[in-house]
Amino acid sequence: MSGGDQEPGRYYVGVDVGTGSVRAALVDQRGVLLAFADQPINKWEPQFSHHEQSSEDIWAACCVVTKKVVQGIDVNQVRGLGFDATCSLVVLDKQFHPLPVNLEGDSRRNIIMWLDHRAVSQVHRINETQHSVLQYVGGVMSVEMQAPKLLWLKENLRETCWDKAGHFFDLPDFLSWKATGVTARSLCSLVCKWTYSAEKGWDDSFWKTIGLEDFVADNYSKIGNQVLPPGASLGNGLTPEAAKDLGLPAGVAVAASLIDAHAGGLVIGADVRGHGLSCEGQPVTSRLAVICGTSSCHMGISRDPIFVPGVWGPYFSAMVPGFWLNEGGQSVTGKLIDHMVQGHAAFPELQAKAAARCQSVYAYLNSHLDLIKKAQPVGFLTVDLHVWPDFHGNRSPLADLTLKGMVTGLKLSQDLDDLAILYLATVQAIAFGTRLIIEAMEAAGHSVSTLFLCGGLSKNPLFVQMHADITGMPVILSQEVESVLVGAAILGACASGDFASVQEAMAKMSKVGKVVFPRLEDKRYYDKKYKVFLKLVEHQKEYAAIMKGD
Ligand SMILES: Nc1ncnc2c1ncn2[C@@H]1O[C@H](COP(=O)(O)OP(=O)(O)O)[C@@H](O)[C@H]1O
Ligand SMILES: O=C(CO)[C@H](O)[C@H](O)COP(=O)(O)O
Repeated sequence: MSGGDQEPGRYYVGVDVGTGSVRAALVDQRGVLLAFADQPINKWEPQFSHHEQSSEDIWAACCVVTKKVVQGIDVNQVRGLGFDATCSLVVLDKQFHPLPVNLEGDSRRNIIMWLDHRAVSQVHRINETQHSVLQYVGGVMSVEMQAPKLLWLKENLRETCWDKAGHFFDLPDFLSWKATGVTARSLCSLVCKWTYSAEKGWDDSFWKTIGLEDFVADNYSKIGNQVLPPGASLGNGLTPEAAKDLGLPAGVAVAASLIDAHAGGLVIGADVRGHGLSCEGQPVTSRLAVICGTSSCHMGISRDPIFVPGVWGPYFSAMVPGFWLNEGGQSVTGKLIDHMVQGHAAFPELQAKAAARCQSVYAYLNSHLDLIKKAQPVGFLTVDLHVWPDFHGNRSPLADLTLKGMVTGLKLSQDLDDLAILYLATVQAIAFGTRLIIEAMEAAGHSVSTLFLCGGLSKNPLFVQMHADITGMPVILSQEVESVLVGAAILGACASGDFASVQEAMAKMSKVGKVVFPRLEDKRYYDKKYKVFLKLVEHQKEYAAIMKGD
């Protein structure tokens, strides 16, 4: 059947593993979310910059949420299952048991998380090689990718981990293996995080040069020598064991997965007709998806490869088949906002007041800003308070993990007004970071006219409005708030055979919801603040140079 013909009672389950929680949704053929469940997951930070998780813990959470969303339906109507997840590194031994990625030898913690920055020395050495594969990650490999983390394991946990390891998975691929027993990797994870080329495969010389020749010797069996496009059906579908864990029938089609940002990125395929948007008459390449959770990822596609310094990619077919992808990013955005708000002296007062009104702290802060803004637009409250948001280094477009956060304009006050304005300045700084990434992408050949926002931060109206005002572009929100999950369900829908391609499923299942237009009358103000924003990083580099000198 083609997805054009809507058949009642055909469901797909999408599972999205974010940094802080696992979510699942039951989705129908029109992309309507019928049930949703979430569950927090454990994170460990045994040392500064070391971030670890447990694959068993994550799988258990996937099972809990999946069982919840299919409760009360005839599970035989579930036609496909799709996973997306953060691009964290999962390590298993030859019998597929977890291996410790830590000095304590705790094998429960067998995942080095994407935001882990332990492999700084390793990534410097990899970048010093100037190997040609680096052209396809914006010219500079990130410490958040898998090659430096693998090298760290070899150099630091030789006996307890490296020598015993049988399988290194990207988390999305671990989940599809756990569901099907098929170890094939998704093209998405291997291309974006592991230097695999959709056209040329693995590059032996890269692994030999960086000291991981072991992978070449065994024909890449530990990191993947069978590669499938996202959405392809894996093996015979759900194994009986996984089916029992998830509360679904054995044999349900399971898709080759996507990284979480890439599942969110499928929102750009929505049919935009009838919303008065400039992108209606333009190619899909004029749309930029920004997936905003713990981090933000900026996904832009093109027909031909575009090399953007400091922006990951170009990656062929890693998100939308047949298109090249560039991926800009900010390593901490939601995490930064939480950090600034929760670390402020007035946070306990904020919590108490928000709880009294049964509101989230962010809803309370947004209404508080509206109260104190007087006659001016809310954004003007930060005329003398500026933030540089790289508290965890800069992912794009400066690709400099040594950069730090900055705040200028602090006073002695520690009250709720002060907290609210600092929160606003932080949200604005994140939006200025997006503007900087878009400018870099446009300078290299992209032409962006419309933003599609999704992820947890897109539920914050202030965050959305600031992205519109500061970039000067309309921001589209999906009809389904949990649109990353619709992306995961699209994978399941493709694997089931109900849609012929990811493109067809995107067009049918991604839907435009609210459109937020920029307040163009505020442009002059934001242009001035952007000038200050750029000065901040220039000054930070000058300070570093002064301190390095004699
Ligand atoms: N309703 C909301 N209002 C404001 N911020 C929100 C809301 N929901 C989530 N967030 C923010 O979004 C971030 C988490 O987004 P999420 O997509 O769940 O992250 P992840 O996928 O990394 O687990 C957090 O920093 C949180 O503060
Ligand atoms: O690197 C990434 C995608 O390429 C993501 O930032 C990482 O996977 C974490 O995502 P999230 O902020 O949604 O938890």
